Amino acid sequence: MLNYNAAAALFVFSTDRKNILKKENFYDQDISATQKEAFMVTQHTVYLALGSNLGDRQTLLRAAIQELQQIVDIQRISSIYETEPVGYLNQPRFFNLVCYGKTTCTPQELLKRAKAIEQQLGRQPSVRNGPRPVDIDILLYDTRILTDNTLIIPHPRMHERAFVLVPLTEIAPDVVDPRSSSTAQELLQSVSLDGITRTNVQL
Ligand SMILES: Nc1ncnc2c1ncn2[C@@H]1O[C@H](COP(=O)(O)OP(=O)(O)OP(=O)(O)O)[C@@H](O)[C@H]1O
Ligand SMILES: Nc1nc2c(c(=O)[nH]1)N=C(CO)CN2
Repeated sequence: MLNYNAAAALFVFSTDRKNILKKENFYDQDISATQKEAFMVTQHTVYLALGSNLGDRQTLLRAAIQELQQIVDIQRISSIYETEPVGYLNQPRFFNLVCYGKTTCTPQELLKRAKAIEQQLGRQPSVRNGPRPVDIDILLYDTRILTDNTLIIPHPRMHERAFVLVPLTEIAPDVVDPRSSSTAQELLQSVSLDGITRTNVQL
């Protein structure tokens, strides 16, 4: 691994001639804490599932993705699927999608930000599995297995939900659920695809 000086020197070398001259006076104290952090922060790969079944679902999912971009460098987004409600049946159909990207957030920070986005987009307290403008679930965080009072990763119900596994398999068929060691496409084989329709709705 490069030390700060070496990394910073490389950075300087890769820019213009004026900066190359600067290198001669380059000492450790020239690097701010922020620059050090920029060299050291770890990127984590996260998979998120989004759902919406209240209001203008397309606009709400678009807004949620835009907000998430502030904290996750989103690399891929699945199609939008229209899905029959699962769990609590007497509610409108959902739009569901899955995305993945890189973040420097810890799992708890990510959960906090996701919950804040849900609220910002109008989510009110409701029954479990009930209707909501936007729901954001953390499916996977690197290959971590984590269980605490407020957060379980991998998401404890992802393996049984076609509305998650279908879009997940579309964008990452080989991603592995570290709890079962099965890939997304393997998990998909164990669930019914009834009630899942791929749409042409664009974000
Ligand atoms: N992986 C996870 N992603 C998001 N929330 C989680 C996760 N694990 C645990 N939770 C907790 O679940 C709580 C309830 O979340 P939420 O209200 O979105 O549930 P739900 O959408 O009704 O049901 P489900 O969790 O089955 O999708 C959250 O406040 C959060 O603390
Ligand atoms: N089709 C569908 N059903 C659900 C969904 C969802 O996103 N899509 N979310 C739930 C609670 O998170 C409960 N039921």
